[in-house]
Amino acid sequence: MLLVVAAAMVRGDQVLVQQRPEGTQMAGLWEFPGGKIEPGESPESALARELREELGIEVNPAAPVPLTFASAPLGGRHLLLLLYRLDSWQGTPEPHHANALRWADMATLRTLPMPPADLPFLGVLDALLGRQA
Ligand SMILES: Nc1nc2c([nH]c(=O)n2[C@H]2C[C@H](O)[C@@H](COP(=O)(O)OP(=O)(O)OP(=O)(O)O)O2)c(=O)[nH]1
Repeated sequence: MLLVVAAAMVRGDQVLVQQRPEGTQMAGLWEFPGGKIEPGESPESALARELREELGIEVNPAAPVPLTFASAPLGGRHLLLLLYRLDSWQGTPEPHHANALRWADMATLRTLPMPPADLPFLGVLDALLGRQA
């Protein structure tokens, strides 16, 4: 089982997505920042670690709020992807691992190619971001 944690970082009616770099599985697709939970880590501390590594921001492990999850086959394995909502962090996100970062509103998000496991997130995000506007 591939256990992955990711963040929907919310800013007004937008959410942050990053483009997976060349040479990785699903290169070029836009995903939520995050990564694999290491043995012994809580999902929240894994998320804080991944966001520090990938974006250079600091996250209080108490800040992420569970939003939804995806369960899908991925490359011969099974992916369980936990999506958290995040409203506060310290620092300005920079693309340390990604090709690019993008703050996307719902209309933009729907035009970006995303990993198949993320597609069911769009309805949840629509409801979430709609309430921010
Ligand atoms: N971070 C993230 N990963 C996603 C999303 N959707 C999706 O299918 N995935 C998949 C892609 C990868 O197979 C897996 C995440 O693993 P990764 O390789 O990016 O994570 P990592 O940073 O721990 O990677 P590494 O240490 O092995 O380099 O989850 C998403 O929205 N965000």
